[in-house]
Amino acid sequence: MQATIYKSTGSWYVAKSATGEFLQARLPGIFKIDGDITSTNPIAVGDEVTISMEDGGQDTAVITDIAERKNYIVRSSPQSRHKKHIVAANLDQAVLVCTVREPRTSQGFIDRFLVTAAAYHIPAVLVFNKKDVYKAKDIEKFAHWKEVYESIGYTVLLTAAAAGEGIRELEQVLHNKTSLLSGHSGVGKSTLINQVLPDLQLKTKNVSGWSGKGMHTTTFAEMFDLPGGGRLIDTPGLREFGIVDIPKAELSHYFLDMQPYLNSCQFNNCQHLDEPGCAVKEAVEAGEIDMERYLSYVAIWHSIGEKDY
Ligand SMILES: Nc1nc2c(ncn2[C@@H]2O[C@H](COP(=O)(O)OP(=O)(O)OP(=O)(O)O)[C@@H](O)[C@H]2O)c(=O)[nH]1
Ligand SMILES: [Zn+2]
Repeated sequence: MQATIYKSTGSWYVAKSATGEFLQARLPGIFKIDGDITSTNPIAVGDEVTISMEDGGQDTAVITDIAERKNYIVRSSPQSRHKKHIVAANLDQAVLVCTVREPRTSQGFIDRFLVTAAAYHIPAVLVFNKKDVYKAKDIEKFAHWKEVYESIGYTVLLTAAAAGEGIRELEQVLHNKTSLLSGHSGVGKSTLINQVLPDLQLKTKNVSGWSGKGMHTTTFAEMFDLPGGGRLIDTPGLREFGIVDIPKAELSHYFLDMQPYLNSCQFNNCQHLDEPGCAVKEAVEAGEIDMERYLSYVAIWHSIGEKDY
């Protein structure tokens, strides 16, 4: 029987069968996966699998096969630096919840997320939450980021999840799609989910008096059906989002604002750093590429292969 994975803890899974039933599923002791993914979790949320009912079991199933993934997002495994952790598979879009304040999401983090999504050909959406606490300077910052990212082609929304503002627009963006929701701990993911899935009261935690670090209230990735159609995947608070598998030399391909210039550099292996005749740097100087985006590029470029995120 075909089923979709809605929850993955690494040792057991929740699968929704083609007939709409939720079942607890496990992997048999020996489970072979095609391909070369060395991952700490062979099956991830969003995976399409084949299951068979366990002998004698009423509502427990064994996963016997996994369908080829349309795409997936990975990060370095929290347990092992050399392994990957598949965050979710078969996505239509990746939504990053960010905040300009309490806590401020760094542009470097946003850009690493966007690079990763681009590398896996997953459209990305930025949702800036906690609008209600933004001061004039923060609104300016948001307006700048909105202009920069929309001009690249990303969808940018502004919400005040706790007050229910901007939720209609978010629902429209999520409609009939499978969306991965991520973001740092404390940006308001659970609060947003509670707005679009009112039946499901996720625990939110109070981070008033925010001092940088928060406890994770969400531990495992989980997928939910949206009432109007579509699915939403909630992930554990991601403090880090790894760029895995992207060679340094290819990084600029995933900066979508750099793409139009890449063939115009003097050297065809130009890394857009100190090389003469670099069309990307000329575009930055001409204000056609945002300077902070370029600085993110340089920072990410230097970090690849030298340290794990
Ligand atoms: N001022 C303000 N606070 C908000 C808003 N949305 C959420 N919060 C608060 O921010 C804190 C964190 O919200 P959560 O929804 O738990 O954040 P989260 O992203 O799910 O956090 P993790 O589960 O740790 O990943 C809570 O105290 C919320 O009440 C908002 O729009 N404005
Ligand atoms: Zn160049």
